[in-house]
Amino acid sequence: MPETPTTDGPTVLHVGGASPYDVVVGRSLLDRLPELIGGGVQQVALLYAGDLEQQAQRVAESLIDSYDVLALGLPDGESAKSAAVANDCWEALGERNFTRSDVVVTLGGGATTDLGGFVAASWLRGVRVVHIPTTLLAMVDAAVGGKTGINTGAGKNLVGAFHEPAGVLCDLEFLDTLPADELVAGLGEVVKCGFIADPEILRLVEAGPDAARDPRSPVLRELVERSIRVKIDVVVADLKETGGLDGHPGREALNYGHTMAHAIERATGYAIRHGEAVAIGSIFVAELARAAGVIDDELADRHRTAFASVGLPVAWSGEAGFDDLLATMAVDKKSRGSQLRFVVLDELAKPRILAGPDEAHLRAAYAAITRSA
Ligand SMILES: NC(=O)c1ccc[n+]([C@@H]2O[C@H](COP(=O)([O-])OP(=O)(O)OC[C@H]3O[C@@H](n4cnc5c(N)ncnc54)[C@H](O)[C@@H]3O)[C@@H](O)[C@H]2O)c1
Ligand SMILES: O=C(O)C(=O)C[C@@H](O)[C@H](O)[C@H](O)COP(=O)(O)O
Ligand SMILES: [Zn+2]
Repeated sequence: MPETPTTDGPTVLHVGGASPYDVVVGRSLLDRLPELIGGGVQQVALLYAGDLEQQAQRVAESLIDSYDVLALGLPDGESAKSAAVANDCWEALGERNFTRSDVVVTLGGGATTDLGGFVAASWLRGVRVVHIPTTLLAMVDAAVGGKTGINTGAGKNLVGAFHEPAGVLCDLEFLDTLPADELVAGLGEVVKCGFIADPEILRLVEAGPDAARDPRSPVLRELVERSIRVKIDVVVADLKETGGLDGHPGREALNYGHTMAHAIERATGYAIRHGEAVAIGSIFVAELARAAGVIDDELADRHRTAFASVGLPVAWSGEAGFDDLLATMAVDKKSRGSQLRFVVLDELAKPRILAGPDEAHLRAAYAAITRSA
């Protein structure tokens, strides 16, 4: 399907590759869901964030005339991303004799799309899944690109699979009920996209932080579409994170700020929001790059101002201590053997890997993110 420009109507962003699909962005999009579910489907398993009972009811009602709908409410937020919850879903699918011609639909934030995507990836070794993200973060990031996963005691997203959706419906109307703090957390991934690939995102955020936080503003819609385009470009070039060309880290670029972010999330028992941790983690890698002489002061300082402009945290109170965080960072998927690897910027929108940084530089960067907390 050709890409259509931003208007009041829906924008269709096409994801190419071996299993192509569309990401539809707009308002009041539910009538497009059957088109993404596809033909020949008898059952739809609707896996939804338990908090979103009303929204789930609306989606179920839109499907009930055409499919047998199995609606499964999941625990709220990050607690859905566990082996126990995945097992509950597998048992429910088994009871219904859910076959390979049936489809999973997820409705919720990134925790729901990660868990639901993983259930779809693993059930019968893979059934179709359509994501309906309801948070800003899930729209711009989690629902697109096929990364799915759950957490283990050792850390975040350590079990999972690459399983691309059959379609993604980003209905901006869901953002009308999203608490302001959750919307701001989603901007953490948006600003990340600005640093790694699309500086126009930074310009828009810095010029209009209030518009960026307004779910009905054209600025937010442009930020959503630009961030999804960044993600699509990266995953089409390197779906399974095997590496990029000419020094570009490939899909690992999307992990900017995430090595420290995931360690902080685990240290807080997932009390901090992912997007907030990404803001702090991105400042950590900017400070690491500054300490290693990779980026200049202006670019390092811009990280603080850009994330702070929309109300994201730029420091951490540091209750876990550097050594604890370092131990968690060792199990990051970018690590190779005992060597830590971080995504840093050579310059704005030019990411690369910094492998095996000096411990003194890591400690300096940690001091910089805890200093002002
Ligand atoms: N797979 C990927 O590529 C990818 C990318 C980025 C993040 N993630 C994952 O996504 C998760 C974070 O996602 P998140 O920030 O969306 O958090 P979340 O899924 O935990 O949702 C945050 C909260 O918002 C509530 N909520 C959701 N939609 C709502 C709405 N429309 N109105 C009112 N409340 C609503 C949820 O019930 C929850 O309490 C993390 O686990 C992160 O690791 C995955
Ligand atoms: O899609 C990707 O690739 C990303 O890295 C996007 C991240 O924003 C996201 O948080 C992802 O879940 C992190 O993946 P992980 O492999 O570090 O667990
Ligand atoms: Zn992320």
